[in-house]
Amino acid sequence: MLENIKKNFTESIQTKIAAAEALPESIEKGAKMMIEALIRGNKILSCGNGGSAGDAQHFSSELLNRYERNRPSLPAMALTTDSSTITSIANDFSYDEVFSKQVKALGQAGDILLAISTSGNSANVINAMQAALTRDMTIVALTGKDGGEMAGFLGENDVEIRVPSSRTARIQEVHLLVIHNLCESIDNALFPISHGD
Ligand SMILES: O=C(CO)[C@@H](O)[C@H](O)[C@H](O)[C@H](O)COP(=O)(O)O
Ligand SMILES: [Zn+2]
Repeated sequence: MLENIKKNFTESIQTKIAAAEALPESIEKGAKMMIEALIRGNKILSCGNGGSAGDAQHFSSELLNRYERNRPSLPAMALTTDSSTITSIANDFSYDEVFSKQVKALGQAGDILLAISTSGNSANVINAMQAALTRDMTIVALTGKDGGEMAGFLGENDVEIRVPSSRTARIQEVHLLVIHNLCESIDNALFPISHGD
């Protein structure tokens, strides 16, 4: 057991080293998209399943409340939290539509969808991306493995941030680092630290 635990730490560190080479430009593109959307008065919707649902909420809470320092609230909403909406859509229609129906109702032109899936193959996340495109939103996709079907849905105004790993847990560990980089970039751009802070 101890050997396996140590191996997981090593694997996670190595994945982050590989990601530090592969991802900064795409993270910067995603951050700029978000900063421009927030300056325009648009919002960011986020979604994902399982651990990625937690990541979607982690991101929205850091925009709505705070990341590392106090500043005005920013408009973001995780589509993973309203159990009445999610269970009724899954019950009456399909689990594949739990996010897309919310995007169709809440998404406005210029908004951003933060779509999170380690495999890139979660049907409800892919449907949310399709719904976002019909609303003239743009997409920041956090993926892993080979990008899955999600990779094929993205246009030049979107960005895919694909973690170079084939293991869901390792991919998720880097997704959280990506999310913190997005939050930090947004804060630094919109609320630069002034002298005396
Ligand atoms: O957190 C974990 C595994 O670390 C799981 O809950 C995992 O998120 C779930 O199996 C998801 O359904 C996987 O979906 P996806 O990342 O392929 O879109
Ligand atoms: Zn997990």
